[in-house]
Amino acid sequence: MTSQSIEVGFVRLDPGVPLPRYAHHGDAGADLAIAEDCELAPGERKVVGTGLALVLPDGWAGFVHPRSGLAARSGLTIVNAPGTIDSGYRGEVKICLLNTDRHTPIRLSRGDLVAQLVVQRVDAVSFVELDALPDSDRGAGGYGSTGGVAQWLGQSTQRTETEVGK
Ligand SMILES: O=c1ccn([C@H]2C[C@H](O)[C@@H](COP(=O)(O)OP(=O)(O)OP(=O)(O)O)O2)c(=O)[nH]1
Ligand SMILES: [Mg+2]
Repeated sequence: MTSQSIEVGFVRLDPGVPLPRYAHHGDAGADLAIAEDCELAPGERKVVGTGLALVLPDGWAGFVHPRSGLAARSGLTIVNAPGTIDSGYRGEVKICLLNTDRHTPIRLSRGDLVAQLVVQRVDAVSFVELDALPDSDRGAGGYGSTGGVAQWLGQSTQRTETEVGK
């Protein structure tokens, strides 16, 4: 099965910025560059422009994801990951970067490919208020109801039965 190719128009608000590009055929994310130099102190976040504005077709949206390599190596991530680009948005695509490292600053240069844009089809739904929900296998179980393997060293934030409802 071949994947569908959808045209996404864009304008370079800053003529020098690299185009979004898929590094390999079959990649889900097209790498996105930043249009300015920036430095992030440990724990610091900054909104940085890409110098690009997009026209996503109606019924599609863009999602700005972090890049795994930068995240693992330096702790660089995106605060609101994935950032949502609405099809009607005509402004500059911006990235809300965050240095999650507690000790080391991150220095980035204009043109660095710091994020990736995943373009996906999205359905608009009608929200319908109901009197009750139908049963399901999962029910209301969530937030660890199926167990987990991480060793948690902090204090429990789960409220006891007597606290619930206070
Ligand atoms: O990482 C992001 C996230 C959002 N946007 C732009 C495009 C998007 O269409 C618009 C609004 O984003 P969102 O709906 O996430 O933010 P909001 O805080 O709800 O703002 P608004 O009230 O404008 O919807 O901001 C970006 O450029 N980068
Ligand atoms: Mg919004």
